Amino acid sequence: MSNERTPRRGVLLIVASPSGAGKTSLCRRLMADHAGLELSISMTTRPIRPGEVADRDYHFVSHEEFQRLIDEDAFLEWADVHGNRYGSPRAPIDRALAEGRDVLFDIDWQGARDIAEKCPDDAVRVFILPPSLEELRRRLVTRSQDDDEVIERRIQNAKGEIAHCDMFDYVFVNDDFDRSYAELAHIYHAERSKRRRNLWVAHYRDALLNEVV
Ligand SMILES: Nc1nc2c(ncn2[C@@H]2O[C@H](COP(=O)(O)OP(=O)(O)O)[C@@H](O)[C@H]2O)c(=O)[nH]1
Ligand SMILES: Nc1ncnc2c1ncn2[C@@H]1O[C@H](COP(=O)(O)OP(=O)(O)O)[C@@H](O)[C@H]1O
Repeated sequence: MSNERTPRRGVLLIVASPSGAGKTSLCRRLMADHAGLELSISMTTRPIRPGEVADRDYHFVSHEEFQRLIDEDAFLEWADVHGNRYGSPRAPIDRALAEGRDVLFDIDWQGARDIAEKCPDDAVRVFILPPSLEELRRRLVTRSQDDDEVIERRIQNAKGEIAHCDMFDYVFVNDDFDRSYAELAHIYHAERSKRRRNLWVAHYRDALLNEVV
């Protein structure tokens, strides 16, 4: 018997949350623990922030360039978020799916909705809630990335994001980090195991049925 576990269809794992709930920390750990998982690097028109690295955190482009890419249909989805445009480039995602690899997305609820509509068999939507808005504020203050005004804006924006959590497949509260990470990893592993993603099963089954014993 061959131990071959390909071909398979990759997972498009979409993780969304209000800013400060912990999605970047959880996604970084998931990436670190799963070499085969690829991060979708978004394009954005917003300016680069101190500490960010171009083409690692985002591809930073002008409004004209972003519009040109929309016209060329180069995005699987794109959205206006807080006055800037963000989009998921289509080509790396198509390539990953064709090769049976999984892709992780850190995008907002609009992107989650659009990818689930376009790729219903591949998309898995996970939403991370903060324990409370007070704790969200504490985390944003501790992260020390934003001034007070930006933090207050993020907290107000959080409500708009949280209001959409019903459309997600999985929702959990990021209270204890290790427990939340285990939950995210379990979701990812279970989704990977779904039979419809594992196209090799049919061949494997036939090989077992034809095995002479
Ligand atoms: N729809 C969509 N949303 C995105 C994309 N990339 C990032 N976002 C979301 O845009 C929002 C703002 O991101 P960012 O400017 O990095 O700020 P922060 O994550 O709030 O610190 C977040 O909710 C991201 O998840 C994308 O390609 N598509
Ligand atoms: N479960 C948790 N408990 C306490 N602090 C957390 C937890 N998860 C994340 N954090 C911290 O909260 C801050 C915001 O997390 P981050 O991953 O940047 O959030 P997001 O990507 O959703 O904006 C960071 O300083 C991070 O270390």
